[in-house]
Amino acid sequence: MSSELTFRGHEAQQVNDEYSPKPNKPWLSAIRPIRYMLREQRLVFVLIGIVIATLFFTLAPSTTKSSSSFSTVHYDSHPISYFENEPKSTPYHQRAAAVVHSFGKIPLGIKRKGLRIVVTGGAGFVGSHLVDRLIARGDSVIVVDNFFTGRKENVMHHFGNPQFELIRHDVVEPLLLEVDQIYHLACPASPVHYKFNPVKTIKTNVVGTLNMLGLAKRVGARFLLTSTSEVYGDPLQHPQKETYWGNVNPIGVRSCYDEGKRTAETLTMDYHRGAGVEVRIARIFNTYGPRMCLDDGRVVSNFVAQALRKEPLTVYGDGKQTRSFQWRV
Ligand SMILES: O=c1ccn([C@@H]2O[C@H](COP(=O)(O)OP(=O)(O)O[C@H]3OC[C@@H](O)[C@H](O)[C@H]3O)[C@@H](O)[C@H]2O)c(=O)[nH]1
Repeated sequence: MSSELTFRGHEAQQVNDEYSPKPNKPWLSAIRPIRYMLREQRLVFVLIGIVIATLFFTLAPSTTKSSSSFSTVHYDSHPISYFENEPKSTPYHQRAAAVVHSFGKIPLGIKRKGLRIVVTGGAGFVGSHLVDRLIARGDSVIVVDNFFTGRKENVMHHFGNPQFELIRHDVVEPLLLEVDQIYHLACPASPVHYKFNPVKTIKTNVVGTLNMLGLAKRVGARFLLTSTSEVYGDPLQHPQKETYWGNVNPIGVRSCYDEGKRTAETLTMDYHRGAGVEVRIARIFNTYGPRMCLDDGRVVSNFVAQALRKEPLTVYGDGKQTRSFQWRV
């Protein structure tokens, strides 16, 4: 038996290494995730997840709303109550942010829009009580005072409140502020004080009122002048009606105040008639109450101070004078 080596190299070998890609099926890649979703009710779970997330994001903010320390319902009556449940150390800008945050949640129409108000003489006895009321009802107040008879202590409890600003300024000098309303109270009211520098008193009433009326006209603000029962002078009618024009001595020791306030009233009405400024005039009678200076010089504080010191009460003249008194808080 012979063995035979046979060369088979020349034989064509069956070569099968040619690349043959699978036929392209684009619809298959699109259908694959759908088939995946449909398998084992995955789609149902996805839908349930979407519903739960939607419910959470819809309801979660309103839950936070009612559980926060937010007492915006007190906004009109007591804005400070926003911060009642907050630690006292919370910086004001953070508390202010809380207020802004809270405001966004009040349905439109419920909240009263706060006004920007300037109160001249706002650090005084009457002015500071007015400032308290305005801030309590939600307005932003700028107090302008030269501290001749006003005192910082009367408004110190508002320091740090973003609704409150204090400017040391004499209304005899012009001032430009963007405000909605002007309450013009700046002027010493006690006879002792306004007689101290009569020229300054009449200047305050005339030039000061002119400046504030000019401001009211310029910015379109409503203007209130606090006038006085003294515009009736030594009245011949009792009690005095608003229609009564008074009986005023133009050259007496009280004239700086009486005539000053009468001129202030005249200017107020002329700005109203001539420039269309919306105005109010309040003729305030003899006031007394908390924050009145002990050395105010008016009859009530004099009598109280004398009684406390167990001194005799000083009655000027024949003691037959009559006055209308107003308790101011
Ligand atoms: O110690 C006193 C102080 C005052 N009086 C008398 O009490 C009366 C009231 O005097 P006041 O000093 O309290 O002040 P008046 O009432 O004259 O004016 C005051 O009240 C009205 C406001 O409009 C004025 O702004 C304010 O000056 C006066 O007749 C005065 O002579 C006293 O008898 N004793």
